[in-house]
Amino acid sequence: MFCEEARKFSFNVIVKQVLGLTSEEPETREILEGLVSIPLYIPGTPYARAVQARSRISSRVKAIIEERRSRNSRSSRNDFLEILLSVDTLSEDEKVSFVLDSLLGGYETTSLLMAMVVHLLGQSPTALEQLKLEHEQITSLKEKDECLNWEDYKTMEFTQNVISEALRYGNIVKFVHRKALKDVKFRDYLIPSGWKVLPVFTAVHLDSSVHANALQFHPWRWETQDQTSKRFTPFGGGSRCCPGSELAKIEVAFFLHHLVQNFRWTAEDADQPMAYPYVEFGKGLLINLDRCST
Ligand code: HEM
Repeated sequence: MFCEEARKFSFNVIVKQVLGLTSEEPETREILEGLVSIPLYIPGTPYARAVQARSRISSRVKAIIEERRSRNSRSSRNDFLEILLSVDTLSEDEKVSFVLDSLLGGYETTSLLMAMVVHLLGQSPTALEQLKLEHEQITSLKEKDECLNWEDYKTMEFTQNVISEALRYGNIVKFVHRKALKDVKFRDYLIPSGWKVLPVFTAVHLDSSVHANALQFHPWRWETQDQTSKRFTPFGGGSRCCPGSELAKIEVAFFLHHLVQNFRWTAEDADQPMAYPYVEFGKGLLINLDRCST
């Protein structure tokens, strides 16, 4: 079941990036379980366990911070927490909250994007072939077992087009919440102070007057279309724009580098992504995976 594997993968990456921890920690496991939950506080439900797990993880993060401070070390650690600790303008609670938000925000969304890309590429052999060529070209310029780096990522132009197209077409996050803090005049409309506004990205991303043939998965459109335009906002916008957008894209790009060169897959069931309202694959995207012959 691809979705399940992708979740493990993206969770392991984010826990490592943010805290330098492995997923074997019991607290991270509990959060992982609790994330698949309903937004009601009923004792004993996954959500209740998630709330408890969040509070335990909070304590755990605080303990890690204390431990790092007490070592008073100029540690050679290279994780997000280390950078956060060097910032003087945030309180301790804000730092802990930032860590938790990154863990939670960086897990389900990225794994879903991964599943979306695998699903869409499975239906687009031409895109898959072009992707494979791009990654073979990168591999041919590297030493055996040499890791990918930022320079390699920048050369992955078609890969980035595929990812953008999966974000546009797949709409991992369909809308965001905003609240008018004062009266806002927008064109002929007045949004009174206190009103909630829900910008629905899907409506723009799937509008053919904005994106030609919007209901087709067509990564090549991004060869000429601007990926930074306000007509394409998979990571939101403004001051609350997603801070993990590059991490998510790199994660998927590097994952694809290994996948397309080594494996071929077919979907076992016609499993379409549906929004309930969060996008998911009803059957978890069952795929048959075969290693490519070299
Ligand atoms: C495909 C992957 C992802 C998608 C589609 C996505 C999308 C979004 C969107 C739409 C928002 C709301 C932005 C707004 O209100 O304007 C957001 C916020 C956020 N995301 Fe992501 N995200 C992804 C991956 C990540 C990752 C990997 C991280 C972790 C580093 C992350 C951390 C956050 C955080 C902390 C916020 C809250 C920012 C704030 O309120 O200031 N996200 N994301």
